[in-house]
Amino acid sequence: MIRAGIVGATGYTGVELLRLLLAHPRVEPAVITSRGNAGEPLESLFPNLRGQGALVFQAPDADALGDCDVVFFATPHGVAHAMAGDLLARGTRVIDLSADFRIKDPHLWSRWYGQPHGAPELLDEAVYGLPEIHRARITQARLIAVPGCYPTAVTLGFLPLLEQGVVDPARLVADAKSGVSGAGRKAQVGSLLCEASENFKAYAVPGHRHLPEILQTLSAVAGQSPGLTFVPHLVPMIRGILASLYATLTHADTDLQALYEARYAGEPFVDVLPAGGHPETRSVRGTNLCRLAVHRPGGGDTVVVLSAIDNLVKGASGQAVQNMNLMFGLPETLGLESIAVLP
Ligand SMILES: NC(=O)C1=CN([C@@H]2O[C@H](COP(=O)(O)OP(=O)(O)OC[C@H]3O[C@@H](n4cnc5c(N)ncnc54)[C@H](OP(=O)(O)O)[C@@H]3O)[C@@H](O)[C@H]2O)C=CC1
Ligand SMILES: CC(=O)N[C@@H](CCC(=O)OP(=O)(O)O)C(=O)O
Repeated sequence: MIRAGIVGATGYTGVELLRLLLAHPRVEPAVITSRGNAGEPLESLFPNLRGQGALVFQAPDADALGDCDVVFFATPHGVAHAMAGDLLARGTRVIDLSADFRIKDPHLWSRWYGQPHGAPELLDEAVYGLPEIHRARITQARLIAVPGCYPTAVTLGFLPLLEQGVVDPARLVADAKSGVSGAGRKAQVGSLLCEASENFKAYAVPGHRHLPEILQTLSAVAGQSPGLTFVPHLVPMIRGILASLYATLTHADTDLQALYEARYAGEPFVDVLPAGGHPETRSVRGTNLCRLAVHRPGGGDTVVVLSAIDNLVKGASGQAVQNMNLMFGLPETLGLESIAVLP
């Protein structure tokens, strides 16, 4: 069994990860951390997980975590910077759900995250954990940077168009909507019921920290720096992201449906809907799937791609487990076979 530790197991991505790992046939969740709830049994915070073993939250401790085969960080930015190096030196693999190792340029990271980069020496070996692009490297990695939730939805949506060079990379638009769990479980006014329900708003239009992350990946795919307008929105639901993506077709004879079906034919967690489809957030809720549909309204030169994920699963914890499976030589889908929850 793989002994796993989760730093930040009281947060939304942390407890979702724990839920997945408890059901995983090859993993034993061994250490779950909380600073404020150390000593509390798991079920006292999460009664849905009652009966799943005798786990007790403990303070993040390098010795206990260093006994694990793999440690996941489901923590705010900066925590993995401080602890990952020590764990790697002890032979523990690290899968970071935060943004600490996603951006390869430490100066760029500092500008967007407002703090110095705490572990630039680890950036070279960190692998961006999007299996649909980096599967071979993930299998060899010791340190994974799990992509952000918006970047997962947006990148998988644009990928086939940019790989094949059939759209103008200078004119991409991503109009993305997220549920409130994307902001995490920590107390903040914007996540209160009276603020977030019965409301729909855009935010961070001048610049969101996911923009440089998306551009880093799309630049490598397109072979040039794309022009992307990224507008995130908060919608009054708990889970899910729907990204509506727009691009201008430069190769009018492209069979877009065939392009998407061929690109994702072997991908267990990307589901291209039949022509004319409209993916919904509820059709991926609780699953590790990204569901895509590609349209060309009126047969014109605008391509519309719709991309739906569960931000807590394919956007974070499920993708982390997918990476772990690859790193440990397990079937990529192990423990991730769940079917969407309705409603
Ligand atoms: N929510 C989402 O949809 C997504 C989130 N992410 C990223 O994943 C990470 C976790 O997000 P999320 O679960 O939403 O966040 P939450 O706010 O829900 O949880 C954060 C967790 O981190 C712990 N924590 C906070 N500070 C520290 C610290 N200094 N040292 C150790 N543990 C700490 C908290 O536990 P305690 O206070 O009990 O110690 C808590 O369990 C973030 O980096 C986020 O950006 C990525 C993709 C999607
Ligand atoms: C709805 C909401 O607030 N979403 C968050 C993004 C999710 C997240 O946690 O960001 P990382 O993927 O970088 O870790 C935000 O816009 O800041």
